[in-house]
Amino acid sequence: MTVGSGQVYVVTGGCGFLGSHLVRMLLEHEKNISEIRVFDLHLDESLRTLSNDRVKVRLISGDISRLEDVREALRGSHLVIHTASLVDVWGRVPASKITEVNVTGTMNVLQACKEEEVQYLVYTSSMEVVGPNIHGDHFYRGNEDTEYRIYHKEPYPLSKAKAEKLVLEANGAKIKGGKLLYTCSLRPTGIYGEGHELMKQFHRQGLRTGRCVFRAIPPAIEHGRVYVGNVAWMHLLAARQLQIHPSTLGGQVYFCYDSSPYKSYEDFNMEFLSACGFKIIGSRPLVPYFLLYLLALLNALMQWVLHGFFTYAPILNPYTLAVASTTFTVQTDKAEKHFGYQPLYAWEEAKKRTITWVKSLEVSRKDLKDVGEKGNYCCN
Ligand SMILES: NC(=O)c1ccc[n+]([C@@H]2O[C@H](COP(=O)([O-])OP(=O)(O)OC[C@H]3O[C@@H](n4cnc5c(N)ncnc54)[C@H](O)[C@@H]3O)[C@@H](O)[C@H]2O)c1
Ligand SMILES: CC(C)[C@@H](O)CC[C@@H](C)[C@H]1CC[C@H]2[C@@H]3[C@H](O)C=C4C[C@@H](O)CC[C@]4(C)[C@H]3CC[C@]12C
Repeated sequence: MTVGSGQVYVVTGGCGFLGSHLVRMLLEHEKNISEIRVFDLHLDESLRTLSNDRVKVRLISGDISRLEDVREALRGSHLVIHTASLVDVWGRVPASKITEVNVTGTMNVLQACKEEEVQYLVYTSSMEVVGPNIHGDHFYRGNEDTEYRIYHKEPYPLSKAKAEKLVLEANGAKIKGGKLLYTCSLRPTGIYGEGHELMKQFHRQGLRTGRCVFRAIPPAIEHGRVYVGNVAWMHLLAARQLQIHPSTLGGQVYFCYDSSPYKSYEDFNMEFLSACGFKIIGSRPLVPYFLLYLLALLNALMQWVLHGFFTYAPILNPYTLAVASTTFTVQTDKAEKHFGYQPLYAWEEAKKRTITWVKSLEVSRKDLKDVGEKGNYCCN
């Protein structure tokens, strides 16, 4: 549907880390829209103030796992960018809830597209649809066609793989009014940037250890990372080109990455944390892998024992250790060839923006005094 001179886009999960950057990206760079519907379970009222005289930002509170909520949000819209998801690999949320939101929620979006005559859907998938698997099979500079032993048993990657499959299978389906539905799926690697919750956790954790990060993963293990602004930009381009060349993009998957350096997860985080005086201790892991694995197992046992009394969900568990310990990097030009994707932000700009944000955590942390910080550095 076109409102006035522009189209109506729906961004599910639009108040999230990626979603909020996507809303801002659409406002700044997409001239064909007149309304952005931000559909989310947890609304961020600050997004409402982003409306301008050309584009209205409309916040819609709803649950993706309720079909009626989704249908109402999509009614009269032109295109959906579906980013809403429970992103949990720590056992914070029951597996059934992850499935309900990530799989049933996606089924609802597809159903609502068909019933509300929405022809275009861009799905935010994940590298985890492919891997890394828990067998330690490295995926080195792989692309969308690289053979890989895909093995999922964790709820989150399993749910993303199931959801992506549903999205791709729906491409070309007839929708109400006799039109066809066109879908595509974007697979970002580990997203970083302003507002990344996990980075906040690493920052908090580092303050408690005197701004020291104790190396746990061999530096040679490379993990692909991508700046949130480039992920948002790729979604905008895919949404635009899916409408113009549906037969090219329809039913396709695209890895989403940029020129961020290939590094170990810890070394990459230090690109930003070191700007706040953090130091990584050890040129190689300080403890042998088997001890780390025992600690991860202990965390998993503690989570099981405390289940029902307290949600114990530390960063380190057998799954996150396996993922962190397995190289997963992508190198592909499929998105460039199909819809002209080039990162909008170069690495230096992405780094600068992220460092500025991480530094703001220092200023805004009200409990800085609680960790006895006041300039105490373990490694002066
Ligand atoms: N963060 C990463 O490193 C990363 C990497 C690859 C892919 N992704 C994918 O990107 C998307 C966004 O991830 P993110 O990191 O911004 O996560 P996020 O948790 O910040 O955002 C997810 C949003 O979805 C909303 N949501 C959750 N359950 C909902 C429900 N039942 N109904 C409506 N809204 C609901 C949340 O409120 C949140 O605003 C997800 O689909 C995720 O799988 C993330
Ligand atoms: C405690 C150390 C061993 C530390 O290095 C662990 C890091 C670990 C928590 C992260 C390493 C790789 C991350 C995942 C990866 O970036 C991709 C993901 C896909 C995305 O869709 C959701 C997030 C994630 C699963 C991400 C989660 C944190 C890591 C496992």
